[in-house]
Amino acid sequence: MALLEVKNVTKQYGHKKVMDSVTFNVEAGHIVGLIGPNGAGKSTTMRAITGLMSYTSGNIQFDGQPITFEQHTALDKVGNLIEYPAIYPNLTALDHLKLYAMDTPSPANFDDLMRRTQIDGENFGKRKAKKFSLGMKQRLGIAIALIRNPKMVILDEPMNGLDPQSVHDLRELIRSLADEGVAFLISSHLLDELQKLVDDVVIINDGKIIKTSPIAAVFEHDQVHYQLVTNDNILAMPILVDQGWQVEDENGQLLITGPTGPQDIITVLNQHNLTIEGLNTVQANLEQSLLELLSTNDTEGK
Ligand SMILES: Nc1ncnc2c1ncn2[C@@H]1O[C@H](COP(=O)(O)OP(=O)(O)OP(=O)(O)O)[C@@H](O)[C@H]1O
Repeated sequence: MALLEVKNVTKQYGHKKVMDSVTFNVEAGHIVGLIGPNGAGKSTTMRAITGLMSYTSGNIQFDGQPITFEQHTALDKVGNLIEYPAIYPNLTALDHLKLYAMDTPSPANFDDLMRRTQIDGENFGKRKAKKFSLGMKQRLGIAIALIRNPKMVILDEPMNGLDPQSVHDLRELIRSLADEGVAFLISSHLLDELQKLVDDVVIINDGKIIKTSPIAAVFEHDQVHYQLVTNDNILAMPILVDQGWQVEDENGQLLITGPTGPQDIITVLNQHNLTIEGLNTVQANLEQSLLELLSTNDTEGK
């Protein structure tokens, strides 16, 4: 049984279904990205899972126990950071951890938590929260989400307001916790960052799940592209086309999609005495794949 099971959950506001039979699982130790355009239903889904909101039908189970607006003992083992954390300006980071740990019989070790979330680094532990930057508040929010040694953590846009180094550190923290068995459900608009982190994706659009799959499978139908510049692109183009590659001229660079790898491109150009001035692989990109999926979905829906 998966750690989190969301089955046919529908949430209706009046006649509008903002969650329409939403179904997906999160396994222990997996990092799952919940992605979709603005207004797709990501926050609503996270709010339903964390018992913050009632839902119209369907069911949600965590660790075999139901989660509803009224019933959420199972949530003792779920940490979350949804929107902004409740932070009190006159308390220090350490005060916050003590406060949030008050009703927890065996909270995480505060020093360990502050070290892992890098709150201790510049003595933030002793500084009042009113002096914190947005990034610092975000780190404190994540530390609070971890205070109960959760089995799963739900993070809505956790990278907002963080500088690139902090995003990198957060990624490392999430990965190390996942290696210890903690599951994560994360939404983010920073798809490049999410792509580096998640094991699985759940793609939602207009309240409906349009894909759930391992991240690698999102790219499996994407062909690899190469960007090429030669000393004579006009000559190179038909030579490559003859060999079965699709070639487009994009502002002086040839964008190549084809049956075989770069070694064959190099060989055939060498045979024609063409000089390669640049050859790069264009990585598969979650943002592009998401846009393609959404456009296919739109067409199918019509
Ligand atoms: N209280 C509410 N009453 C009516 N409609 C609502 C309410 N809360 C959310 N919605 C609608 O539900 C839909 C989903 O909103 P939600 O905030 O879950 O989307 P999201 O995917 O998190 O978007 P974003 O990326 O912009 O945060 C939107 O159309 C929103 O307008």
